[in-house]
Amino acid sequence: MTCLILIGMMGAGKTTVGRELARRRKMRFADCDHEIVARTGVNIPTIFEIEGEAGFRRREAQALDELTAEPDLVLATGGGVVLDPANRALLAARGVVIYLDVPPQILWERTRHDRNRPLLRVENPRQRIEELHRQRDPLYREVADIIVEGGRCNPGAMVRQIEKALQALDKTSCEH
Ligand SMILES: Nc1ncnc2c1ncn2[C@@H]1O[C@H](COP(=O)(O)OP(=O)(O)O)[C@@H](O)[C@H]1O
Ligand SMILES: O=C(O)C1=C[C@@H](OP(=O)(O)O)[C@@H](O)[C@H](O)C1
Ligand SMILES: [Mg+2]
Repeated sequence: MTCLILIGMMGAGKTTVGRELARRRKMRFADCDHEIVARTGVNIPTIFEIEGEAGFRRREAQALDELTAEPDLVLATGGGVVLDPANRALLAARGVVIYLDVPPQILWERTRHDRNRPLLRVENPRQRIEELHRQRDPLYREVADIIVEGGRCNPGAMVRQIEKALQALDKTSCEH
C-alpha cells in the first residue's frame, strides 16, 4: 500500500482528516509538526522564536524526508511544506499527494482562536491567510494527485471524498 500525503493551508484539516483517513484504512498516521515537536521537546511557536522560520523549515524538510521513506503511512504535513522545491520533488516522488482545498474565509474561521500557528500571530491574520493562500495554492496544485474541496464538509465527508478519489486514481503502490 502506498503512502498518502495530505497538503494544504493551515486550518484545511490535514491533521484531523489525516488521522481519520489512517484509522479507516488501518494505516499508520504521522504528522510532520508532531514529529518536530517530539524531536525538539518544544512547541512550534517556540521553534519559530528560537530558530526563526528558516530553522523550522530545515527541521520540516528533514522530518518529511525521513517520514516519507516509510510505506503504509498517512502523513499530514504543515501548510508551508510546499515552499521548498526539494520538498515538492520529494512529495511527488514518494506518495499520493492529496490537496485539501479550503477557501480562505473558512481557514480563518477555523484558526482565528488558535495561538499555535506563529505565522498567524500578526495584526491582520485574515489578510495573512489570503496572502499565503494566493502564494501557495498554485504550489499545492502543482504537486497534487488528488484535489478534495473541503469548504463546508465535515472531516468524515472529506475522508469519503478522498477514498472515492483514491479508487478512481487506482494508484495503489509506492513502488512505481
Ligand atoms: N472538515 C472540517 N470541518 C470542520 N472543522 C474542521 C474540519 N477539519 C478540521 N477542522 C477543525 O479546524 C481546525 C484546524 O484543523 P487541523 O486538522 O489542525 O488543520 P491543519 O492540520 O490543516 O492545519 C481544528 O480545530 C479542527 O477541529
Ligand atoms: O503554513 C505554515 O507555514 C505552517 C503550518 C503549520 O501546520 P498546519 O498547516 O498543520 O497548521 C505549521 O507547520 C507551522 O505553523 C507553519
Ligand atoms: Mg496540522
